[in-house]
Amino acid sequence: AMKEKNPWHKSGIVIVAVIAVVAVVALVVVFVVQNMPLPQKYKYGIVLDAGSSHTTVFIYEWPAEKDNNTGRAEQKHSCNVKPGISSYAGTPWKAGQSLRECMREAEKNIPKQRHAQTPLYLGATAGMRLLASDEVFRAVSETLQTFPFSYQGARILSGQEEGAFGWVTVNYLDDRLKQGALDLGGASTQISFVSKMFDGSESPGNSVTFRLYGNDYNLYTHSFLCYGKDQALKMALSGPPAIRDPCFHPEYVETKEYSKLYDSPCVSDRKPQGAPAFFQHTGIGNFQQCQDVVRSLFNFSQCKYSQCSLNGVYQPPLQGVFGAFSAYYYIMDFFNLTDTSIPLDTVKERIARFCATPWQQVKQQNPGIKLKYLVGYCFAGTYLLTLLTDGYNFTSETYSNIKFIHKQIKGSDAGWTLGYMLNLTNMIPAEAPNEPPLPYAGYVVIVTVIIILLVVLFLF
Ligand SMILES: Nc1nc2c(ncn2[C@@H]2O[C@H](COP(=O)(O)OP(=O)(O)OP(=O)(O)O)[C@@H](O)[C@H]2O)c(=O)[nH]1
Ligand SMILES: [Ca+2]
Repeated sequence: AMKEKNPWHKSGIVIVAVIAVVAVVALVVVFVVQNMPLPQKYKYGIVLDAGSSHTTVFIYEWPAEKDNNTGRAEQKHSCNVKPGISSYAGTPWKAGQSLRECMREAEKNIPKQRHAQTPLYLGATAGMRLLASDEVFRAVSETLQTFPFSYQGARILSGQEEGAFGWVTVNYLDDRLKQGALDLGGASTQISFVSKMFDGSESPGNSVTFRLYGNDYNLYTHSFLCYGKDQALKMALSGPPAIRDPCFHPEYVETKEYSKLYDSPCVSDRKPQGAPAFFQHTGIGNFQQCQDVVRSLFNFSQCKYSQCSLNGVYQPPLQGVFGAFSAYYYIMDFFNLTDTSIPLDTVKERIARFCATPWQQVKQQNPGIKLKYLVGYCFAGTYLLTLLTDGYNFTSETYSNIKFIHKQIKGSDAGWTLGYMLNLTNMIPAEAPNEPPLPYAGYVVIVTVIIILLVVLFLF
């Protein structure tokens, strides 16, 4: 018997195919939608960095859904107030007022429903260490309490904390490299790094221990009070009467007030008897001589440890790469020298040539630069180099281990504030994060391809 052609046979296959395709599409859609990352909800934290020359309000945010230690905190916003609260010694109430505008910005940047749970910290550094004014702190606290955040108090950080939290920040977003941290502030400067040669026993005061990404770290850290850029300049000026100053450009002449020069504890005991009210500050622009002046601020005569940096302070041998931020960055950025593959000798030559350039010419060549910064780059550049080489013992060979950085990956500023907040909110990641083996898109593609293959197989 002849086999009759079944008209349903062909269309049957078509129907099955259509149903199969619809089923696959539906499956993929359901599956993609179900697995879609949920719309992120964020938590927030605010840290005020009350530095010697500024107060900066930092807002951090991190995903609320994830476990405490896996969602990465990032800087969402920052707002800068100049001058710093330590400049309001005579008028403490103004210190509080000065923060209002940036705090209002913080209110706008954080969703209202999160305000009450958002911790607010103020940490002050070298400027307040030198000033130590209870009135300024009281005024600032009062102002901060009028905002709708969860105020956690204002305090002065120790030098160790300032150095250690700077190190945490630098290493937080980059969990592979363990880099040291170099911070050059206005009133103090910090160096922090991990060294095989350091277990804390030789100088316990320089030791801080951390657990980060599954490893324990014994961190060496030291803060040099008065060795920030601005206080170091005061010390340099208050040496032997600086009538002809090698750290300022030729043709630079300025009448300055003696009392302003001696207004800080870093130099107050150097004030000469019967000093005149004013003095003429005249530049001669000589890098070598300026470097000698800077060296005279460092005491190398005594060291009761196996080795020291300056002023008899213990320092283990340098190890690894270093992130150098704050004024380190501002200065080298101005000189176009943030690239440390440029040999140290070339760096010196460039700064020396800049110092020797007459002031009028410097001004003409740098029209966009604020004069208050421009006038200081000869000293600042010389100070930076001398601190790194004579102070911390960087050499022509190890100089390229320094990376001059401003922002961290993802745009967070390098500095102690992020590390400080992570520590106080228990968010310093003790263990390495557990990442899924595949990125989300790859996972969707692979699963889809497998389903299609299975369907095709099934059809045939
Ligand atoms: N050239 C330049 N200098 C800057 C800039 N911003 C700040 N500075 C100066 O760089 C120095 C260091 O600044 P910061 O790191 O903010 O210091 P700080 O936090 O106020 O001081 P500390 O309390 O000692 O940490 C100070 O002398 C500032 O006046 C800038 O944009 N350009
Ligand atoms: Ca600082």
